[in-house]
Amino acid sequence: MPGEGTERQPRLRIRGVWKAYGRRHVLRGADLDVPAGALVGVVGENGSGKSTLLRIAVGELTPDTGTVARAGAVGYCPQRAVLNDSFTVLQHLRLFQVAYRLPTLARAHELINLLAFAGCERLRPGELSGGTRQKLNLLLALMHDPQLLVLDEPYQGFDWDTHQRFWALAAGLRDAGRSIVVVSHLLHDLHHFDAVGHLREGRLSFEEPIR
Ligand SMILES: Nc1ncnc2c1ncn2[C@@H]1O[C@H](COP(=O)(O)OP(=O)(O)OP(=O)(O)O)[C@@H](O)[C@H]1O
Repeated sequence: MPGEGTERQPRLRIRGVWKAYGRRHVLRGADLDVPAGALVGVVGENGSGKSTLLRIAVGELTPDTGTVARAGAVGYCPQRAVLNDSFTVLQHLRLFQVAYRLPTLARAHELINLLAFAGCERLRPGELSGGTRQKLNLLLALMHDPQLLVLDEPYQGFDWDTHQRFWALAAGLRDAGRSIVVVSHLLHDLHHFDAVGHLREGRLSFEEPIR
């Protein structure tokens, strides 16, 4: 299991989590450790329970049994962007600035430049392309520089250049000690991870421990 046998304390520890929707048992004893300074991938077939696991990881869903322990601030990028079309991009940033109690939007502006997303501040989500909406979704998860990042297919709709920028950003955050877990579908992205957990029959298995 990743994290065991290392000195790094996990920022996220999931133990023995079970979750059913009605009679459908999606998670059946899933375990996951994400230590500081680790970039961990979660892969699996459609419907294998990846989003369910991440929603449980951030506390949006309650497991039927099992435990979840988190340390530090959490940034969650859900699979489907939760944006409000009454607000412009800038108003979203202001809203989250208040929620996160940030003195400035300095980090948000850095991320806007990093994700090549400048010039959209006065637009509403409905006026943005799908990829640009996703950039906003990701930015809202990262703008408070959380210690634990939980990202559910964060690069859906990104063009190749932005896709590469995302991975450079993730690697930089990992190297700065953040803990990152990413749901991915893309085989050519697996080499970015320190460890890849395969979700099969409701359990996560790691072929190799975290590097
Ligand atoms: N709120 C819900 N109510 C009932 N069933 C649900 C609910 N959410 C998810 N499911 C079911 O649980 C299973 C796992 O869903 P989940 O979204 O976690 O899978 P996933 O691995 O993230 O899928 P994908 O790769 O398609 O995003 C699916 O069969 C799904 O239909």
